[in-house]
Amino acid sequence: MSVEGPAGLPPELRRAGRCLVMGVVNVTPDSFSDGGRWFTPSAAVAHALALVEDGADLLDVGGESTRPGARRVPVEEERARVIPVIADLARRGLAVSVDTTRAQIAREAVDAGAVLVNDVSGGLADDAMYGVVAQTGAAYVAMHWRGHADVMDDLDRYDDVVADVRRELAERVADLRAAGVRDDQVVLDPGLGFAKPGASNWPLLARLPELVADGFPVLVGASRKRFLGHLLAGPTHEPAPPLRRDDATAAITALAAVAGAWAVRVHEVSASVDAVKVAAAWTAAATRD
Ligand SMILES: Nc1nc2ncc(COP(=O)(O)O)nc2c(=O)[nH]1
Repeated sequence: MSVEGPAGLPPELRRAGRCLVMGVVNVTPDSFSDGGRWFTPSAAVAHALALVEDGADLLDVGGESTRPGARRVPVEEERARVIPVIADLARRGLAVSVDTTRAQIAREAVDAGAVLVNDVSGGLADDAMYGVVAQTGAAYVAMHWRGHADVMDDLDRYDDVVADVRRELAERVADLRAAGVRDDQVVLDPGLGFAKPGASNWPLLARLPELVADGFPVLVGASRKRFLGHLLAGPTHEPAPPLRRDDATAAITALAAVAGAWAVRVHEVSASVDAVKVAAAWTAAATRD
């Protein structure tokens, strides 16, 4: 089952008829799994082009690590990291999103050619964000979030994590509508690993159809996250390191695609491109009379 993507995206992406693969381009020195590897604009662009070669449909360019405990990056630093990369990739005709919680950076990124604003805070970190999204008409990912990296792990209290996340995302949608953002601009994201350090992530994946049924495209970002490290821990109970989590990430891509996810956000693109193909063949066979 595939859903139409948000307005503002190129038609071939909006109506792809399959789960899209968003490649992660972290222009940061400290992201949890690939921090520092693409820290210069030229290295980040080269990495993004390699992800496109591997089949990425979208490139998500971020300049501020969101890993637990990360310190905030000044806006000038975030700007210097992401805008040159976004402008370069957009000039090449590539579909680019900006991973930021700052309205100013979102505006500048859209002006530089970004087609989607990927806001892990769902607008809670910057009151001006919804106005920028409304004015620009850009596609917008509202992710479920309860606080910045320095506090989020203490906010993992839910009665029913799926119901609670859906309710809190519905509150974001109401606020987006009140700010003049059209429903067809909006993508929702359960925010795996954000205020969900542990077992809370699995019900959100297992019950993904409930989020999909709310009627908005759903983006899933499980790639290399801590809960996968714990799942793959060895006999010493030491979590598997981030670079050992890509196979599990691809498995989640296949299951999320079958469950109706609009897109997945991953670091290792080619395995997820193959996983989406498996899911499409599987679903087609299951729905054939
Ligand atoms: N929409 C969305 N954006 C995100 N950005 C960063 C990270 C975590 O940081 P990383 O870039 O190091 O994986 N996770 C998400 C996510 O789950 N969803």
